[in-house]
Amino acid sequence: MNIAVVGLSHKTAPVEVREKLSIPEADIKEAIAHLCSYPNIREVAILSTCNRLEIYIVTGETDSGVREAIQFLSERGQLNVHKLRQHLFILLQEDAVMHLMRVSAGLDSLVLGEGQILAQVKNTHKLGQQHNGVGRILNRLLKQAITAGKRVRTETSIGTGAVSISSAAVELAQIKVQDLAPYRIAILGAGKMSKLLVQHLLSKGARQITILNRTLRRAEELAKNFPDADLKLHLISDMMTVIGNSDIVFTSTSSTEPILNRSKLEAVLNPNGSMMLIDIAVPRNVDSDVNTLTNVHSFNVDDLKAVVAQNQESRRQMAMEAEGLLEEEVEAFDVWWRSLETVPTISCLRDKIETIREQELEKALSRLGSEFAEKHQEVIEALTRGIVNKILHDPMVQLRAQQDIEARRQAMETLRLLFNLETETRSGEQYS
Ligand SMILES: NC(=O)c1ccc[n+]([C@@H]2O[C@H](COP(=O)([O-])OP(=O)(O)OC[C@H]3O[C@@H](n4cnc5c(N)ncnc54)[C@H](OP(=O)(O)O)[C@@H]3O)[C@@H](O)[C@H]2O)c1
Repeated sequence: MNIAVVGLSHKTAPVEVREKLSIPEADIKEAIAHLCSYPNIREVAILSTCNRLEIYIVTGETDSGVREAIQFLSERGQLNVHKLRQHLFILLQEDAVMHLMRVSAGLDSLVLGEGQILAQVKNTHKLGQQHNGVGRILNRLLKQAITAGKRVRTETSIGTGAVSISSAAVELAQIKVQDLAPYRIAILGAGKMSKLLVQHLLSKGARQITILNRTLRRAEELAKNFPDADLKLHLISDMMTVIGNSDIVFTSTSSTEPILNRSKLEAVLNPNGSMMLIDIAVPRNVDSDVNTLTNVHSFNVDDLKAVVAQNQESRRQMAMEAEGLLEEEVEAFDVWWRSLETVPTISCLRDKIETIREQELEKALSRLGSEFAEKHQEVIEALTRGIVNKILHDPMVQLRAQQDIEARRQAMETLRLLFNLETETRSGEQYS
């Protein structure tokens, strides 16, 4: 079995491409089922965030498995394979393992060290299990990556400063206007990112904030986190009235279609005024046709790269600390992975010894007579099992713990020879 990841991220694809391929949570079940229906894909986990779509697979035939994952992406994004390939990265085995560890730790994020990605990796694990995409290997890999993400955040200072896409978006607004206090600010959406937007806006001095959401309840819940702030709450149906009276608009809903476009804005914009739009959603909430409006300054997640580049330098040192720690987690996964090779030999040896035990027990019991057998069968059975388990214990532990590949293979070969075992050793069989 082999691990591979096929994906695209803010490093390889612009938001226009990422949004075509993003998979909302409601579609994950179907996507996993589709990927699992390909002949060479045994396990699947899908990580879909605003900055990346990554498909982790376990496959017996790497080339074919990867080709199948690309075909899936091409069909889903309605992009031809040639066009898609220029935005894709493909990583195999140790590189795929290390990549997931880095992603989980926030080292591959647009905002280095941001915390949201760890929750997203946990969600990938949960959904992968729930929809039967994640099997033994990806289960272990995702757990190890989550451990790595947690360790990096608790054992290094990378997560300090509460960085996120939202904080970068607020920073961008502040760079443009300096003092946020006099500006009327609207936020579309009341989810996790909107909450962070409010938090950072308030900490940067914003005073006039309106939140618009499909459901008022969620907006009220968000507002409860900021009891001292005078937040205005509206239903999204009031959107155009509120936006017409706003100077800065942040959009961060999970809508899969644009919510704002040129014609809607034209209807409410003051011809003598100007507006700043910062869209942190993927798929984007703001149609690109707003770029043709001269009095609207529109930004999307990719425009945040310039802002975060300034922060990046100071975080790079912390990221280096984290890399060492990730090496340990990759090594831990690798030890487990290599131990899988021993599984067929161990189970074959166990089966053989168990057959011998049962046969010899039966013979002994029949010689002892039915009266004795009925009375003492349990004790004799436990005795034989105990002897077998004790004898097998040390060789099994030693075999699994053997780190040197050649030494381990030699030990397995010796076991197979001495016990006359018939096992398959091809990599494709190693985790049955
Ligand atoms: N989470 C992250 O780390 C992260 C980072 C960067 C960017 N983003 C992007 O930011 C956006 C929001 O993410 P989130 O994590 O804050 O999501 P979330 O916590 O799930 O909240 C989703 C928000 O979107 C609203 N919404 C969903 N579908 C909608 C529709 N069709 N029309 C209008 N509103 C709709 C929801 O309204 P209700 O309350 O009425 O359901 C809710 O306010 C997404 O595009 C995401 O890709 C997320």
